[in-house]
Amino acid sequence: MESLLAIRDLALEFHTFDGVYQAIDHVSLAVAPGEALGLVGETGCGKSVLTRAAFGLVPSPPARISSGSVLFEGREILGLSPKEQRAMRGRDIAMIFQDPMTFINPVFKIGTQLVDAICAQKGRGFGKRRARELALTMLEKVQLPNPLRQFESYPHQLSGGMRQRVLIAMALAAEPKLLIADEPTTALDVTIQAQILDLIAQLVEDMGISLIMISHDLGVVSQVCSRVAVMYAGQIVEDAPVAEIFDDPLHPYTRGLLASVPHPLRPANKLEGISGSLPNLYAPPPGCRFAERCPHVTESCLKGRIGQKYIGKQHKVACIAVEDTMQHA
Ligand SMILES: Nc1ncnc2c1ncn2[C@@H]1O[C@H](COP(=O)(O)OP(=O)(O)OP(=O)(O)O)[C@@H](O)[C@H]1O
Repeated sequence: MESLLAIRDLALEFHTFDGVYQAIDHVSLAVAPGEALGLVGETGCGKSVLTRAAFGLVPSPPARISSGSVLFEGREILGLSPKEQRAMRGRDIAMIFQDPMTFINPVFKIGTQLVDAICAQKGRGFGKRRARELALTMLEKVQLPNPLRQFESYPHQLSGGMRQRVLIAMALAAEPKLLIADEPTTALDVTIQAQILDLIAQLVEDMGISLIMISHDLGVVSQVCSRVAVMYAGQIVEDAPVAEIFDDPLHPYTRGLLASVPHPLRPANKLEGISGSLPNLYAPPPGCRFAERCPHVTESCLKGRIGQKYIGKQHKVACIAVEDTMQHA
């Protein structure tokens, strides 16, 4: 199937006073129409920068895209003017973030903001009355209790979970083809988090929207996504269906992440985690970027760039040790 989004060999660096920070290192990633992909990795590994850069949302300078291509429905995005990129984002791509208040204005009623956002959608030509109908429909779709009352509420009168539902309503009212959800539940308590994840999963499926769910938590993406790409220090180190990531994780970093997912039978203070920290990306190591923290490191891991290889039909991994084990199995 042709990809909705195909990021190919994307490299991005930040030019700062301290030097050139190599944030994204030749990443390739594709999302099919209707597919829900989880992008996972610890804080600072480049998840947000990757998705934002793909849609022209990382300010340049300080950022510079030094190579790569980003195709959306087969059309190159990186070559578009900022105006064309804006138009495409407004039409086809919606984003939700950890803190809904970044996007919801505290001084206007929820209904007013939804109606204005719908009226501003280019090419749809909604008048105020139709926009109001759609806004109320969307508030019902996101299962906000008593939508008519919430329509007249101010943001501070809503709980965090309700505000996140409003933001989802706003994002999906435009009927985008792709939703990017960047840690949308991190700020919420566990019960509300599960409800919002269920809601996102159900809405993207019903509406046939593709999803990129960004999270540091494999447990979170496994509730919503069918595929996971694991990111480490600006590279995708493993990319596979969710079930394979959980049943047969291959990259040592993925295994470490899995060991960090809380389990009801393992006390919280016994999380295994991964010791060490991300490498310095002002001067990245020449070989595998995970080598310094890897329990299986060998001499050959330190030598050259480690590319991704297909290990199964839909399972890719960037690790020499895994390749060797497979070859000798
Ligand atoms: N404008 C910028 N200038 C310089 N460095 C930046 C800039 N924006 C991001 N970075 C760096 O790029 C790296 C990747 O950041 P990014 O926000 O994508 O990480 P992340 O994986 O999404 O983490 P988090 O989960 O904390 O958001 C970080 O080290 C960050 O400091």
